[in-house]
Amino acid sequence: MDGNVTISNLEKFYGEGAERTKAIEDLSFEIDGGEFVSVVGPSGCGKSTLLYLIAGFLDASTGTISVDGTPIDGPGTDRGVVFQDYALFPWRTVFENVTYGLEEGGVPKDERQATAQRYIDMVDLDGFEDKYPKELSGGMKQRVALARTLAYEPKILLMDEPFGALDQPLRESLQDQLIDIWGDLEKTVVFITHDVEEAVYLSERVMIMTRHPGTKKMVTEVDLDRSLPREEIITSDEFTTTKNAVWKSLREETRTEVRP
Ligand SMILES: Nc1ncnc2c1ncn2[C@@H]1O[C@H](COP(=O)(O)OP(=O)(O)OP(=O)(O)O)[C@@H](O)[C@H]1O
Repeated sequence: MDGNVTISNLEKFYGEGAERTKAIEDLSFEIDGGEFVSVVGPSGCGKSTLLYLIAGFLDASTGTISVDGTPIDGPGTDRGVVFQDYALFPWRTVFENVTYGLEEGGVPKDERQATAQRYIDMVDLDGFEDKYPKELSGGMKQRVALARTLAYEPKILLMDEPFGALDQPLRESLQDQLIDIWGDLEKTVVFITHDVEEAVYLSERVMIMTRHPGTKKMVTEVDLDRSLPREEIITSDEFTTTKNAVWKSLREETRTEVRP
């Protein structure tokens, strides 16, 4: 399947001279096409930096990132980013936000309207097409942002703590919606989160990063049947065991004092 991401010996420095900081240290990692991978790590370990490097918003200092064998060279429509703060255009309606990327890509009007409607329906926002972002709740705004990104049909979805600003019930409903969409569209997803439970609930693999400068510490496989209801998943032994293993590994990176 398309959408393979290969990260090889990646390093990223910010700044120059005395201000120079190493944000990512010698990170290598392979993500298969269609796979859902979450990335967790202590604050400041370089999660967003990693995501923006894959997006092509930032250049690697050393190493490469390839998509389906081709090294990336800046942003491309094969990769779509969803941000925590939605980044919607306030002066455009829901419909106009979702058609934005298609207009930019020169897609003919009839086709972009049909495509936008398909993704608006997929995120359950039919009936809200003419609303402006300020008229929507946080969860609805994030669904618009997701539809806008899906509309130009990237192979890879890069999500930077997309549900971080939402309350728990809303977060859970968006998680379930994302799992359904991922199942239907078979996209590669790289999902940044602070929330261990969210990472384990959503992903096939979780990458835990070390503290600053960040690199791959541990990768955990998550073997859950996502067709089961949430209650059954989160009370299963596999979920609890995996969550505890990820939490423990993360905790080793975040605690400053080691108790006997
Ligand atoms: N534009 C920049 N200029 C200089 N340093 C930066 C810049 N952006 C990030 N950094 C530094 O790089 C490191 C990694 O930052 P990054 O935002 O990627 O971490 P993060 O894991 O996403 O953090 P958080 O979980 O708190 O959002 C941090 O030490 C940060 O201070």
